[in-house]
Amino acid sequence: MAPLDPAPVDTQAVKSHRPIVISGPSGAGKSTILKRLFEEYPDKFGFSISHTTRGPRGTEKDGVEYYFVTKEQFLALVDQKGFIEHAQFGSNFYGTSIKAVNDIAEKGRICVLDIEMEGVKQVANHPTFPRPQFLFLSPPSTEILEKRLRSRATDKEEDILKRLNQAKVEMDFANSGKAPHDKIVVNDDLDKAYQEVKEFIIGNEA
Ligand SMILES: Nc1ncnc2c1ncn2[C@@H]1O[C@H](COP(=O)(O)OP(=O)(O)OP(=O)(O)O)[C@@H](O)[C@H]1O
Repeated sequence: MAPLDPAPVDTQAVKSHRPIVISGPSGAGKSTILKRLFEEYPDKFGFSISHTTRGPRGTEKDGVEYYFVTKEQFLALVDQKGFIEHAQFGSNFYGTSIKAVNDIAEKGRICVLDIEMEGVKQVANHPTFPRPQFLFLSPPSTEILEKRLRSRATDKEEDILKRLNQAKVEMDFANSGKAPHDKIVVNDDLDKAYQEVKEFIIGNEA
C-alpha cells in the first residue's frame, strides 16, 4: 500500500490504461452515468482511493474508503508532488495520489476520476503525471439542471442555489477555450448521453 512512499511512482501502467477525468456541475448526471457504465462493465473500471486528513467515520477502514493520514503526512506528499490533485474543505484536506491512480492501472483497469473544476486544472497542469482523458458532462441548460437538482431531493434550498451558482462558473470554464476537456457530452436524453460517454471512454481505450 505505502501511500506515503516518497519514491517516484513509475506511471507506465497509466499510459496503457489511460485514466478518465469526468467533471461537470453537480446534478449534471455524473453518478448516474458512471453507475450504469460500471454495471455494464464490472471488471473494466476502478475508482482510486483518496487520501484525507479527516478521521474515519463509522466502519470506514484505512486503505478501503480512504487513506487516513495526518496533516503533516498529507502536506509532505503535497511537497513531493505526490498528488495529481488536492483540495481543502473546511479544516480537512483531500487528495488523489499518483500512486492510488497507478494502482488501478496496474490491475489492468481504467481509473475513473470524478473531479471538480479546480482539481481538473491541477491534473491538467501536473508536472509529471501523464495526461489523462478529460470528459465534461454538461446539463442541457441551467433551468433543466435546477429542475433535476430539485427533483433529486437530496439538497437543502441553500445548497441548491450554491450548486447552481457554481454550475455557471463550471460551464463558463468549460466553454472558455481554456479547459482541457477532450470531449463535452450534453446530458439531455440519458440513453443518448450514456452512449456518447461510453463510446468516448471505450473507443479511446481500443
Ligand atoms: N438525462 C437525464 N434526464 C433526466 N434526469 C436525469 C438525467 N441524468 C440524470 N438525471 C437525474 O438528475 C439528478 C442528478 O444526477 P446525478 O446525481 O447523477 O448528478 P451528479 O453529476 O453525479 O451530481 P453530484 O456532483 O452532486 O454528485 C438525479 O436525480 C438523476 O436521476
